[in-house]
Amino acid sequence: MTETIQKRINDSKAMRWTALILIALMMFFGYMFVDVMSPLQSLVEQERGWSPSVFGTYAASEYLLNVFGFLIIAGVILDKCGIRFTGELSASMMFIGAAIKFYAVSDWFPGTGLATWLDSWWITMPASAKLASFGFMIFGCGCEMAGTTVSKAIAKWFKGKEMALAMGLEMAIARVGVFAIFSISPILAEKMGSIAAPVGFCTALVFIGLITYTVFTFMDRKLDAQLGADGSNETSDEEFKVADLKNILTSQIFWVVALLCVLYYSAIFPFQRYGANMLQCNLDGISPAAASNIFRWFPIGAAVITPFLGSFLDHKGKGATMLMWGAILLIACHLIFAFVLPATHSHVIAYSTIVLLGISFALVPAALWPSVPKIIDEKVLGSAYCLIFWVQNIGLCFVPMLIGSVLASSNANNPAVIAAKEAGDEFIPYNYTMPLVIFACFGVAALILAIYLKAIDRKNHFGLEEPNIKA
Ligand SMILES: C[C@H](N)C(=O)N[C@@H](CCCCN)C(=O)O
Repeated sequence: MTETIQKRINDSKAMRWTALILIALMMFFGYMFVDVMSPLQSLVEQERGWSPSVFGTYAASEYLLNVFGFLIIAGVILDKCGIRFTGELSASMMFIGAAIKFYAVSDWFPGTGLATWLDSWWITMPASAKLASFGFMIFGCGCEMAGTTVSKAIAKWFKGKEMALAMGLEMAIARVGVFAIFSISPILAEKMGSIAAPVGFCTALVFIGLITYTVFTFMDRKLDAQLGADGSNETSDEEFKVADLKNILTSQIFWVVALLCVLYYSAIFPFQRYGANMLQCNLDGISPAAASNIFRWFPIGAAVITPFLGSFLDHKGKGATMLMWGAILLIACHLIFAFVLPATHSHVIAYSTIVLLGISFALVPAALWPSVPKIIDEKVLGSAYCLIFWVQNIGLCFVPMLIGSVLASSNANNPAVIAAKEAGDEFIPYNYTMPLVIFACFGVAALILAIYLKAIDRKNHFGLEEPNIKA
């Protein structure tokens, strides 16, 4: 008797890579929206009166609801309702949040009753900033929930296949989005004569992301029909129970990964905010544009390398070792920025350290996210990703504030800073040594956790050093 083996939709290379492109587009547009206002800080100050501290409050609002528990609920929704519902919900929240923020910075908002009321309390925060922060908070919930949904979707579609390459490509595409918006946003704002133009443009793109994810859900429905699942919990036969969260939270390896994640990313994303200014301060006050030109090689370098490292992980493994090397490079780079760059003012050292940091930013994400399905039961994978994001978001919300205050206090008696402020100079030559040493310390703690992770993997055989594709 001949046995016919039923081919599934994700067994077709073309179909699973099409699925990846559709979900990655949602994240590409999402990451563009996250940073659409980042290069417009001074313009927003001129047009809407947002001071640097108002801008800081607005930036932190992205993570606020997530930190106060939304991501925990998101994990339960993801594991209970599945990737289709949760993806659609997150994409819709991203769009609604984006639309609110667009309205807040548009010319239609000032003079309305809502604007008058919002201006009547907490007067240091303009009405436009309050409403934009509210929108960004809703967007941030959607975007982080989408990030975890996408990881779970890739784990489902690429299980036993090129999973790490797919996750690497998804992150690479998202990083290209950041690079693209840093270039496009100032041009759009200048050509259209308003900050609302790039925000409106990205809001439209976020809507397109909702459409591309909707197309993916039809493909995923087909995969579920082939898997014989009912569509509510697509990847597991067993029903998810909220009590399962206890198993994650009491798992030692979960905490090692979550802490490694928060420590590593706290030395990356908050550094990204200050990186260009740090280069300016250490390279004899080069222009902000010249500093950005050097700094943009960081995300773009990571974007180029991440898929290759993902492919390496699929075929050769060595995930825990990659995490260790990523942390070592991170420490080395922050120490070079802290001590070597101020002493040499060398552009060559600046460029090569940025490239090295880009390699680190490829090594860790490429190894970290595909390792989670190896250590966590599939039926609680969504919750595990969300809980890791939750711990990470706490760091991303508070570390920028810590760095900002350390930068201010460590420069309080800096004569060059005092003189520049007294002269009313636009450029303040801060000394970044202390913040950079703090970033390096995060790297040291991440390295210790990576070494420990490798040791417990060797003892308990989680397979972190194993390839995803078995020959
Ligand atoms: C900021 C966000 N929580 C995050 O950690 N992003 C990661 C990618 C996570 C996996 C996405 N499917 C990043 O490296 O950008």
